[in-house]
Amino acid sequence: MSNIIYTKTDEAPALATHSFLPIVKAFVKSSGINIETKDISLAARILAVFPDFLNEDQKVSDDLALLGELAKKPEANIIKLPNISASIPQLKAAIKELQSQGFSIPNYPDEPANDAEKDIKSRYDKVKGSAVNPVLREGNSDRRAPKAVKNYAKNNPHSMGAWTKDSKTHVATMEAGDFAHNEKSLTLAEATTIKIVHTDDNGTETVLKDSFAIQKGEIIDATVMNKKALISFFEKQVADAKANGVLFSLHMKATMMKVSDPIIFGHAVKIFFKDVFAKHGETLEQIGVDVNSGFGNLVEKLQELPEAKRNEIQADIDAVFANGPALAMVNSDKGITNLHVPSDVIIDASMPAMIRTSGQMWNAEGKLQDTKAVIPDSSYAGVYAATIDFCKENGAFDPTTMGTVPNVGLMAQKAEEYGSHDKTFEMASNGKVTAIDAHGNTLLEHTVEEGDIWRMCQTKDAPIQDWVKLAVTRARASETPAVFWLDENRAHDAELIKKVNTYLKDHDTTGLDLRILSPVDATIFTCQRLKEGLDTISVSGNVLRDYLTDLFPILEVGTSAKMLSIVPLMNGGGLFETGAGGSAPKHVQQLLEENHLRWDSLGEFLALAVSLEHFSEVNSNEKAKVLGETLDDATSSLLENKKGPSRSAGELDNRGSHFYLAMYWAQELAKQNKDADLKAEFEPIAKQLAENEEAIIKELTDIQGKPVSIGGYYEPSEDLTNQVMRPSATLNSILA
Ligand SMILES: NC(=O)C1=CN([C@@H]2O[C@H](COP(=O)(O)OP(=O)(O)OC[C@H]3O[C@@H](n4cnc5c(N)ncnc54)[C@H](OP(=O)(O)O)[C@@H]3O)[C@@H](O)[C@H]2O)C=CC1
Ligand SMILES: O=C(O)CCC(=O)C(=O)O
Ligand SMILES: [Mg+2]
Repeated sequence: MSNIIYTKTDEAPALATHSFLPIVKAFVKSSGINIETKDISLAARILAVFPDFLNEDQKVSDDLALLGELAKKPEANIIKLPNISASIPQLKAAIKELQSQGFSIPNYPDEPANDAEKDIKSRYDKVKGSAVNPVLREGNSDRRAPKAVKNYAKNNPHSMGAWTKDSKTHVATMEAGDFAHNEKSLTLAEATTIKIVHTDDNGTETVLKDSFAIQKGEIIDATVMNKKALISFFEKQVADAKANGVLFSLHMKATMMKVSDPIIFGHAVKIFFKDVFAKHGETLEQIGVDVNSGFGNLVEKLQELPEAKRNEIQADIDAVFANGPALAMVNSDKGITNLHVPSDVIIDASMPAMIRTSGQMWNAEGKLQDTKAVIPDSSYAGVYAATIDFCKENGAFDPTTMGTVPNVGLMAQKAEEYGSHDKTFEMASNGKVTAIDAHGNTLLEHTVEEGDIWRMCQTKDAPIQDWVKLAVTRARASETPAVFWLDENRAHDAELIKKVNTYLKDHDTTGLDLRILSPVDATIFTCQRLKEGLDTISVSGNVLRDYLTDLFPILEVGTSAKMLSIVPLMNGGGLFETGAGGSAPKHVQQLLEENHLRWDSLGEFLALAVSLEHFSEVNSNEKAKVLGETLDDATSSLLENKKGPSRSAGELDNRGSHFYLAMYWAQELAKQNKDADLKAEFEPIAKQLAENEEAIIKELTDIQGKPVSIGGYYEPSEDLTNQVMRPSATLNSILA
């Protein structure tokens, strides 16, 4: 019999697991359902790649690799919580913490000097960025806000900042020289291998990537971001932000686009602080400042300089702040800017948060201000521009009346840009880059200059077929129009459109409203319907899947944490993601400071219910079905009774919310008549939980308001975390 795999991850979701998993285990134990935990936290993934540096008792298994294999098998049933996709600063912080705990792992070698260091760096690079999701996502994604969640938002609308026509907020994106404008694409008629070669102006060839397999029917694209065009774009935007009195803010996806986007981020830092680099470039180089890790890296490295020099550079930095445009802030109290750390501002979450807040971000005084949202590559920037224009014209969306936008996203087998990092290269010199097939034919070629970023993407045929099928199935099941967000004028999309038109013929589409619209037209169409209270399914590629499943949920229900996020795996298994958002690092900070965790596990409740349903089908286990159905009912009660976590200490938090979920779940199990054993088992438990409600909530509230310690950030102590996350002796004894 198969197990349900529960992932152990990082930050807020991992804290929540300490409280919720014991409840789940207690509830499913008698039904023959085994729950197994697999550790894919950043700390565990680091330790897993350095067994040769660890003592025997410190070694850990490579759980991510195991799950990656499992995801390809029909028996897979994985509940996937959000995990850290580490930027270099996060990776280094995790390494430091593990070292301080006695794990003698090596430092991250920024500039590896020998083969041993190159090996270390390549191991760390496997852990860096978005290294988990692409491995597990052996299926396409189906994300939507369930009815109960939508109704809750309609009856209890979250705050929405007003929009006015005179807002100065806008999106700035490149008009030439970027990935969008330089893209070339084709579909392979036969299977082949491809190698990627750079040839410099003297004819010297360098193999950037040795032959790798390409399947028949696979779409490949290649494109290049021109460094000179990028730099002049940044210069123009910095000047324009200053001239127009708006905040300068940069929105990238340095986690999933882990090779290209940190480089682009670095250029933005260098241009924003141009005068500092012009004057002190050599010194900064000497102390090893790595702009791709953000302005924060410069600030940190300055500490290594003698005081006089440090003060001189600091004065020039201050001059940039005084004379340049205002910079959007991540934390104005602590002086953390938008350019400090590449993973602090992640476009999928940052742009919707801004749109929800009247198009404003925080300035250095801690006040909201109109913003220039800089999104260098123009492939998808138009979606945000069109949404912003729509809000300027029509005012903010109204959560009490607006429709909903579910998404069917193409992401299986590392589709499109999000699988491109092993084929992304910063150019060492002028020349050309060529993708050459097994027969020596040139498939794609670009002229490049030193510093340009060239990349190639792959999209396999089977995932496309599966995606089209999923779109038709979803449109039919929800009786909702579905729009393929594809631009016939974009090289990659033109190839995809051909396949969509072919594969749609494999399905009965009579009576369905299926359209293909460019991303900008799709945005306008969808926003108009959204405003009128109408639903529209977005059927999109991988990047837009990511963007749209934060954008619309954040506008509709306040957070993407409340999304049902299913990945039907192509080989029959199920991957159930818990919401569509991240791991909310600032929630950990609040827990440590005032012992209040405002993380909302709703996405986890929804994921567990579908996982149980899947389990019941695969294993013909009727009890699992009853557990899943009653859990869904309990989740609805939780919403109706407003037992989600609050923002402030002293009120109901994540742990209290878990208690209510348990109580409602037990009550539903006691109430149902499909399974007599479960009924008999849970009647007394429901009673005990209800009778002790007041005492338990008191225990869960009294502890709040004081700092706590969990003995680590990336690798907290199990014991301490359990103590903090399970503070109610009454609840624990009932569960036991
Ligand atoms: N599936 C995955 O594994 C994903 C992982 N990530 C990773 O997560 C980290 C943080 O990412 P970031 O982009 O900042 O996005 P987050 O979604 O973690 O945070 C953005 C904000 O959304 C709100 N929020 C999100 N989830 C919840 C929740 N469950 N309960 C309550 N509020 C919530 C909070 O806003 P507020 O407090 O203002 O209400 C939060 O500060 C990064 O390391 C990133 O790589 C990101 C996306 C997906
Ligand atoms: O894997 C990641 O880094 C983020 C994933 C994400 O944001 C998403 O899938 O919505
Ligand atoms: Mg996302």
